[in-house]
Amino acid sequence: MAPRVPDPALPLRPGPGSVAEQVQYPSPLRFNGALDKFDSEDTTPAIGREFSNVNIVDDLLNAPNSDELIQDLAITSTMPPPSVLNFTSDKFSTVSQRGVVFFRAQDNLTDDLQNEFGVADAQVSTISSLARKKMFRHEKQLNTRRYDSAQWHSDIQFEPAPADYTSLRLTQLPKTGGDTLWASGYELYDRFSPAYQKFFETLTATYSGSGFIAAAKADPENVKIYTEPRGNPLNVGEELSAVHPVVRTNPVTGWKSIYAVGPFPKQINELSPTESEELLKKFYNTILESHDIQVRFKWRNQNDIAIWDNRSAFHTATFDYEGLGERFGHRAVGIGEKPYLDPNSKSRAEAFAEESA
Ligand SMILES: O=C(O)CCC(=O)C(=O)O
Ligand SMILES: [Fe+2]
Repeated sequence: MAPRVPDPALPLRPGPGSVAEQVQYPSPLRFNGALDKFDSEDTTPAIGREFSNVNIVDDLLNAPNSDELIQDLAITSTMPPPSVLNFTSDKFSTVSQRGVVFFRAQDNLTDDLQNEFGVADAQVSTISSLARKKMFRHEKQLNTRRYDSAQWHSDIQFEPAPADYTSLRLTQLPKTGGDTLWASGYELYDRFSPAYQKFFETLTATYSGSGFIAAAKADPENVKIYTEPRGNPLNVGEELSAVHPVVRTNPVTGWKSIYAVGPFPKQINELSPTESEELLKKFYNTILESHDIQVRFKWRNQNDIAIWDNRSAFHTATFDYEGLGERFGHRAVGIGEKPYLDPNSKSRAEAFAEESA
């Protein structure tokens, strides 16, 4: 999704410290209001927005003000609704604010256009229920993986420059089932007390894609790790491991999100192994226990598409459609910036409190 961040075009603002040590952080983007003419519904107060009558190709990509529209859309995926949080929606932008946005039945959206629309420099890959069974068949034999549950995660966190936006379009749907769920990382951060929040901001975690390394080892013929640069010169080699902050700032909204959730964060570096495990569990369980920070999307039509911001939202698939037909989709994963915590950034709740003051 254009604009890319960090981007020389974005205004930078100085962080704390002496001039010599100063790190420049991106300033959040602002909505330009271009999307306001389209009908949309906030799926829940915390996360999600569905656009009912937008054709991505005709109304956004081929519109004369396409850049403006897409910039607003980028911001949207990160945001909560005015009605609940009492702010004016034209101040900020949509995917980054709402966490995830949905469009129905985009039948004229090709892979190339999905790529152009969703995420610049992205690779379109596929998700397939059949291929998944094949890839993890060794684990099934070992009975180490349950097939009916997926894990909450954010895409490719093990990369030094992990995903910003992912778009997923389903082209083949089971009769029912196979819903996808998203949860808000902004809201997860805001559920903790200021004392805990401050503590979390001192932490980093090691994020590792060891599951992929194990899958490649178990089946070297069919599963290979691509070791050339993967969308960014930082993302190379077969190590699939990176250190990122536990709390990161979304460059588009400027809001803080807890980021250490799911199978990739293995260890919080500043804590003992037991403490690390407990805290990672606490983050994960807070999502599980809080259905009000989640949204569940039912794929209804071929070419329904979801676009989300992996920096501030987590997602999980649902494997409940055995015997109900195959499920197939095209996904484009964009490579974002190296995660950072801007010490001057705000939580979403703080930003809204200030807006309404
Ligand atoms: O299949 C799904 O519902 C989600 C798959 C997923 O995690 C992804 O596309 O990144
Ligand atoms: Fe994913």
